[in-house]
Amino acid sequence: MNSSESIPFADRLADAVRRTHSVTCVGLDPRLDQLPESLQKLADSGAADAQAAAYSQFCCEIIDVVKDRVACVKPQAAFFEQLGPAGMVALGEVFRYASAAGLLVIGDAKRNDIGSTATAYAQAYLGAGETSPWGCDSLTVSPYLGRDSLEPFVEVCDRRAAGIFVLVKTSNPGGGLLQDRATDGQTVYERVAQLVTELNQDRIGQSGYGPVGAVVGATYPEQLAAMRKAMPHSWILIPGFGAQGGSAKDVLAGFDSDGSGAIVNNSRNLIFAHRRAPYAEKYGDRRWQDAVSEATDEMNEVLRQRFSR
Ligand SMILES: O=C(O)c1cc(=O)[nH]c(=O)n1[C@@H]1O[C@H](COP(=O)(O)O)[C@@H](O)[C@H]1O
Repeated sequence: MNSSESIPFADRLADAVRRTHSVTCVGLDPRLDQLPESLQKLADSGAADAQAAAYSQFCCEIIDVVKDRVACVKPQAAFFEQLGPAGMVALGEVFRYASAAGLLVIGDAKRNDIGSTATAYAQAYLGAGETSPWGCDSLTVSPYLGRDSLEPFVEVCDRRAAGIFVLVKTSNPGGGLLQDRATDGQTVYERVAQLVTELNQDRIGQSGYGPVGAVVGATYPEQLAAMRKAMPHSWILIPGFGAQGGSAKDVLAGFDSDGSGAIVNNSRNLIFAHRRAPYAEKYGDRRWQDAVSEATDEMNEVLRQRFSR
C-alpha cells in the first residue's frame, strides 16, 4: 500500500473534489450500439474479445479526457460481465487505467452475500494498488443481507483505506416496492440509512466523513434531503442525474451546506454526448472525445452555479 492509499477513502475523495472543483462522477457504462462508429468497427467481428477491446479503449479514452476535470469515475461491471472473461479482463484494464490517471475508482458491481462470502468480495474489489486484484478505491454494495453482510466490507475498508457505497434509496421507479415499506414507523431505506450511520461511527476521518457511504437517487429529491440529515458523516453517491431525469436542482439537497459530502454520477449523458444535442451537431462521431469534454465541463458548471446561488 502506498502512502496516498493509507489516507482514508473519504478524505481522499474530499481532497479530490476540492482539487478538481468538481462533484461530478463520470459513469463508465459502455454500450456497443452507442459507441462512436470507429470503435463499433473494432468490434465488427461480433467476437466478445473484440467488443471487450472496444469497451476498454472507449473507457480509457474517456478517462484521458476527464482525468483533470473530475474527482472520480464509476465503471459499471455489468456491461463488461456480459462479455464473459474477455469483458472482465477489459474491466480490470479500465480500473487500473483510471487509478493510474489519478482518478478515484468506484467499482459499480453492487456486490454482497453472507458474511464469509462478503469478505471474499471485499478482498477482491477493495484496495487500490497492490492490495487487491481489481484495485478499486470503493465499491457499491447491497444491504439486503443485513448488518453481518456489510461488516466484512467495513473491516476491509479499515485495513485498506477503502470505501463502500451502500444502496439506500435507489433511483429506479420500482425501488420503492421494498425500500419504502414501513415497519415500526420507519421505512426500509431509513433503517438502512441508520445502519450506514452506525457502521460509520468511530471511523470519521479529517474530512468529517467515514468509509461507509450511501447511494441515494437524484430522482427522489425529498428523500435525498432527509437522507443527507440522517447520514451526516456519509458521502452520498447520487445517480439518476441526466438520462433518468434528475437535475441540478434535485441533487442540491444531497450536499452539506459547504457544498461537500456528495458526488453526482452521470453515465449516458456524458459518455455518449456525441449522440445528443447540441454536441451531435457540433462534434458528431468523429470528435466524440470533444463532446465528452464539453458535456463534462457543462455538468461541472451547472452544479457549481447551483451552489453559488
Ligand atoms: O449504484 C449505482 O451507481 C446506481 C444506483 C441507483 O440507484 N441508480 C443507478 O442508476 N445506478 C447506476 O448509475 C448509472 C446511471 O447511469 P445513467 O442513467 O446513464 O446516468 C448506472 O450505472 C446505474 O447502474
